[in-house]
Formats: sequence, C-alpha cells, structure tokens
Amino acid sequence: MARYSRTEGTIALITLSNPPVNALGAAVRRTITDIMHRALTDGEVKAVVLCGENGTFCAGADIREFGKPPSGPALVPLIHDMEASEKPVVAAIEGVALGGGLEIALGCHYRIAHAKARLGFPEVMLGLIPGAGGSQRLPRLIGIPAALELITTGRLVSAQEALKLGIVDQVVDGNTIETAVKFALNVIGVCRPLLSRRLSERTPAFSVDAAAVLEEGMARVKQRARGAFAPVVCVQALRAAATLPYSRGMETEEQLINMLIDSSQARALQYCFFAQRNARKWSLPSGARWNNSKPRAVHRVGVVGLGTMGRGITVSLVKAGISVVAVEMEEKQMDLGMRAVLGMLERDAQRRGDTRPPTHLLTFTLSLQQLGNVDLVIEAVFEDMALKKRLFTELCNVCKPSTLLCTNTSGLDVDALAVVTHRRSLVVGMHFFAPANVMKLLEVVCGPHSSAEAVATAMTLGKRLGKVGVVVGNCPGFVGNRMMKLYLDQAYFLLEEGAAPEQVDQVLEEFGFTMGIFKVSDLSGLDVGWRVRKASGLIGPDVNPKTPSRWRQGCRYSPLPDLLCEQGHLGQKSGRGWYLYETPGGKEPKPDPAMHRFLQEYRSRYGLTPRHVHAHEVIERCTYAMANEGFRILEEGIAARAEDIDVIYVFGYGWPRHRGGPMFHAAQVGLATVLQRLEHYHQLHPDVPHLQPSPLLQRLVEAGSPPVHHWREHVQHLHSHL
Ligand SMILES: CCCCCCC/C=C/C(=O)SCCNC(=O)CCNC(=O)[C@H](O)C(C)(C)COP(=O)(O)OP(=O)(O)OC[C@H]1O[C@@H](n2cnc3c(N)ncnc32)[C@H](O)[C@@H]1OP(=O)(O)O
Repeated sequence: MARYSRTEGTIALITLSNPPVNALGAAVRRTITDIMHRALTDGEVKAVVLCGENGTFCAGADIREFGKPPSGPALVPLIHDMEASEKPVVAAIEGVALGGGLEIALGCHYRIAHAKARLGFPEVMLGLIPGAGGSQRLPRLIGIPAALELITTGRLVSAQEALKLGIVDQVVDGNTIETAVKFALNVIGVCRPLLSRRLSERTPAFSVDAAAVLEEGMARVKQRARGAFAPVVCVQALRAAATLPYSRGMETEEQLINMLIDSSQARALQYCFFAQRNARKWSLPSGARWNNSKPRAVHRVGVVGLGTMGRGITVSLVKAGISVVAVEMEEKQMDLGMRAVLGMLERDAQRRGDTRPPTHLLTFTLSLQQLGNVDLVIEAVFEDMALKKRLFTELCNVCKPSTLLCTNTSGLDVDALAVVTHRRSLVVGMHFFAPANVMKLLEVVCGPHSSAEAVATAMTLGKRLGKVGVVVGNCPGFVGNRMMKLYLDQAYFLLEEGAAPEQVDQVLEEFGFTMGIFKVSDLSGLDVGWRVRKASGLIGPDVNPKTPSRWRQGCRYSPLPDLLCEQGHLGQKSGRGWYLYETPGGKEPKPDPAMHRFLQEYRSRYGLTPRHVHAHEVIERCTYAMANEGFRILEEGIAARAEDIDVIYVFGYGWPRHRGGPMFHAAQVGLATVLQRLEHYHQLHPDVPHLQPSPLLQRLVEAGSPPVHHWREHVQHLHSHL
C-alpha cells in the first residue's frame, strides 16, 4: 500500500505501493495518512520524499471505488497537512502523476520529475473535476489560462512541458528518487522559501484578462462538450480559484465534485474507461485468450488497394514505424494514392515539427509479386466479393505460407474469403474506420477458422497503431455496421413520416453524437450503402419488378437513399446529398429546399401523410433500435460483452462517451422502459420486425434488469461466434 523507510539519516522516504498504477484506494490513503503523520511528527526526520513503486508515481484515485459508499480517509486533509508541514516534502515523479496523484504532488513543496514522466488532470474524461484541491492549486501555480486548458481537456503533459509551465522544479534523466533525496537534503532548514512553496497561500492574479479567458473558455467548452457537464463544471471551479480566497475556493470545489460524483454522466464515462480496457481481454471458444496466445512479429505489411481506406491504413502503419508495400492495380490510381499518402505524411510531420516524414518505409507497386516477403497483408479493395475472392486466391500463391491475410471489408463474409485460401486459420478481418489514420476503432473479425495466433497478431498490430481493437464474430456488417443499418433505417423512415434531415441531425447532435446521421452519410458518400444494397439483392435486376418500392425481403424498406443516388446526389463529393454544398467536395452542409420538395413529392406519391416528429421519438427510435440489435448480437455470440458493443459505438460511430454507448444507455434509461417503448413502436410499425423487442431484452426485464456486466448470463443457448 505504502512503505516507510529512512535514508541519509534524516530523510523519510514514503513509497506508494499498489500495483499496477499505485491508485489511491481507501487502504492506500489510510496507510499514507498514517505514515505521513509519523514522518511529520518524528523529530529525527528533517524532510520527506514521496515516490511510487515500479517506476510509477500515482495514477490518482482508484476509479473502481467511485459509485461505492465512501470509506477510508479523504485526500484533502492529507494534502493539507503535508503542505502545512514545516519539513520540506519533495515529490519524486516517475511514470505518471495523474488526478489525485498530481494533487498530492501539488501539495508537496517541490516536484522532481523523470524525463519520461507524464502529468495531468484527466478527471474530466471520467465526468469529474480535480476534486482534492487540484482545481484550486494548479491555477495558483501556472496561471488561469494554462490551468484552464489542462483541466478542461484532461490533456497530459510531458515532464519537459511541465517544467516550462512551472508544474515541476527539475527534470532528470537519471535516478529520480536519488535526485529528490539530494534535493531534500539541500532544502532542509531553508524556511522562508518553504513558505512561498505552499500553493494554497498564493493568490492567483485575477486580471481583466483572466476574466476574459474564463469567459472565452466557458464558451469554447460549451461548444465542444456536446452536452457533457464536467468540462463546464471545470471552468466553474477555475472561476472559483480566480475569484475566491483559497478556503472558499475549496468549498466550491467540494460542492462541484459532490454534484458530479454520482451523476449518470460520470458513471457512463467511468464505465467507458473500463470497457475500453476490457475489450483487450478477448477469448475464443477454444480457450485461447489474450493472455495465453502469442502474436506473430509483424515487420512488413502489404496494403492492397489505395482508395480512401487503403491510404489511411498505409499512413497509420508507417506512422507506427512499420514498412509498407502498397499495391494498386492501375497506374492512375497508384499515382493518386501515392500522392495522397505522401501528402498526409508530410502534413503530419509538419504538425509535429518534424521535417522528414518516414517515407523510407514505403514502397508503391503495381505488382502483387512484391508481397512475397510481407508478414501480413491488409486487403482494402472495393466491397466486391468476387474481386476479393480472386485477390485472396492470388495472395495465397504470392505470399509466403506464414503471411496473415486480413480483409478490411466493412461487412462481407470473412469466412467466405478464408475458404478460398489454403490458410484459413491465417485469415481475419481488420475492419478500420474512415479516415483510418484518425479513427481509433478496429473491429478484428474472427471467422470459425481464424486461429488464436491470427487474432492475437491483429489485436497487437492494432495496439501498435494506437487503435482500440475489439474482437467480433463474423456476420453481415459485424457489430458496428449491422447495428448502423437499423439506425439508418429508422432515420429514413422518420423522413418518410414527416421529418427533415437537418431536424433529425440536430436532435442527434443535441443528444451528443459528433455528427448527425445524414451528415455522416453525406461525408462517407451515399454510394457506399448503395453498393452494399445492390450486392445484397435489395435493389437491382434480381428484385421481382412486382415488389412494391417500399417493401423488401418481407419488411418495410425506404428507397429514399437509392433515389438520391440515381439522381447523382452522392453527398459531399457531388455537392448534393441529404444537404446542399457550395461545390462538389464542399464541407459545409446547408439545408436543401430541393430536398424538402423531393420529400414532399415522395410522401404524396406513396400516400404518406406527414406529421410532426418529436425529438424524443427521433432518439428513442434510433437508439432503441440499435440497442435491440445489440441484444440480438449478444444472444448470437457475435460480441462477447455489451461493453464491447459500446466501445465500438464510442470509438467508431461518434456515440457520445458521456452516454456510455447504446447498451449502457439502454440500461440507464431502464430496460423495462426500452422494452415498453419498442413494443409501442413495433405496434405502430408492424412491418419493421427489428422494432420487435429481442428475446434477450425480454428475459433481462423479467430477471429484474440486472447490471450490464451480468447480461451475458441470461443468454439462453450460450454459443460464441468468436
Ligand atoms: C467526494 C469525492 C472526492 C473525490 C476526489 C477525488 C480526487 C481524485 C480523482 C482522481 O484521481 S480520478 C482518476 C484520475 N486518473 C486517471 O484518470 C488515470 C487513469 N489511468 C490511465 O490513464 C492509464 O491507466 C495510465 C495510468 C496512463 C496507464 O496506462 P497503461 O496503458 O499503461 O495501462 P492501462 O491498461 O490503462 O492500466 C493498467 C491497469 O490499471 C488500471 N487502472 C489504471 N488507472 C486506474 C485508476 N486510477 N484506478 C483504478 N484502476 C486503474 C486499468 O484499469 C488497468 O487494469 P487492468 O485492465 O489491467 O485490470
């Protein structure tokens, strides 16, 4: 928990010891409080050095304790006593000093950091503010503007930046604890400077500028927060630091943290924190798991297809220091792709102040033969099964027998590709999201033949690329796009019933989505879905001409997006889609009067009487339809956990993190309510079978709506597709 020792005769060394990150759980707080008291009252001790075991100072409060009844001593009095002490207290910061860990360090009189240390207040990402004096001490140390930026964004700073900002006093390359001990010996008995080291006794100068900074900060934060409270409350805490004496500022901080600590948003954000980490802990029915399966070494990767996805994937790989052989079939495409990749790398290097992008890692070629020596191939050609099958057959002949063959398909059958190869166990899906060099999500799609080694290799490669990998089973659309289809269907139906695209989008954005569904559709291009619908036989020559336009495969169907595509309205790229753009390629969507006329004509052609669609209906139909499919996905064993589905939505589909994800949201609304609303909408729309509540949802409600982590136990015939 924490250890006490004496060094150099007069120095007390207190070492936090709570692996893996020295989080400040109740037992740790109790031990440090006791041994700090011992050190501060022991007449032989002249100074204290505080450090953490195993190269980590402290990652802050133990997040697992939030939401439970409080126990153990609080941090605020401990930090207060330490700061008030007449004996110098020096923090020796290695690894990380985050949240409560940094608050403890700010209560020390001096801070020495290792060159590789990182410091910050990430509480905002957990729906909180720094609530143990951090919101009051940091602005007193580095000023309002810098503190505002760090606290409202949760950004971590390097030791070097911390030195520039004045957060730490010294940065060392060598032994941090030894340096801190020497430092402590030097400051023993130097009383006057110690007085000035107590941050609570400083007054932050509240100039007119600071008032303006806070006002601007509040406006910026409100605009970016997408409905999240914590960033706004962070600004309120900083305003208290700027305008009130320290003790009153601390009272305000306490009121603000108490308001947040039990909020639904804080719960959702903390759930996301653990869900993201749990997603790494995959397992297969064979018993193979993340911690017993060895990934293969990947030094050289082939990327086939240099369209939007292939370019982003190539950039991601090169930025992670991996050699890439990028293959295109046509010279013109190759040239376009090559220029786009080099441009992206150039801009990225400039942003990082690096003069030379790592282009030496790249080979561009028109020949698949050059893939003979790669460890893994990522296929990113058109979503055309026949084309992909031909390619996989050829890759088998060209690549060495141990090469993993991965497909970036966004929903086609990974197993159908595996069976055309002689190495089924080495085929997995690696589904990146556009733009692949920016988006964090990676669905690793595991077919019935995929080996544990292949899954482990894809997940490990994803991690190297900075992605959040989630292992999912093989079914049309996997997890993300399978649920997305139902979300889109509801959005189209809402247009048929009377809504406008910008109205639906506004409601979704107010809910917190990064972008409304119709803006997303314009950005990705309406032709993407059009191709998928053609391939799946929903439109095209195979459809019986007698089938009504609004009826497909036994259910309600909206031909609205197909009609737009037929008119060449493909979204941003054509200057027109659900919105109007100034020019083809334009980025600013404007409501389109022609779209409103088109919808009116469409509704009268099909005898649909438009009605006012309320915001709550938009949210309920879109999000409950998604969650309902999520329950089916769980039941079918396509996803291992509800958390995995939520991670996919938060990292790949702009779902607001402070709402946890579609499954967590359903739990927060109440499963009984979701069930009842789905029944209501299904009664109104019996031609939409997906609105019928899934059996798992019904069973969960019957079982009294257990917490998310227990849902899997209610799956009737547990069968994993992973
Ligand atoms: C009225 C109430 C007043 C309350 C006042 C409270 C004041 C203080 C508040 C806080 O301090 S809130 C916490 C702020 N700190 C953080 O948000 C840090 C979170 N952690 C991280 O960012 C990262 O974990 C890391 C420390 C940078 C390490 O990253 P790395 O990639 O190396 O490892 P991970 O896989 O992320 O973590 C390893 C392991 O540790 C668990 N863990 C990490 N941090 C915490 C924590 N603060 N509490 C509990 N557990 C933590 C993490 O879940 C991993 O666990 P496993 O998955 O391995 O089981």
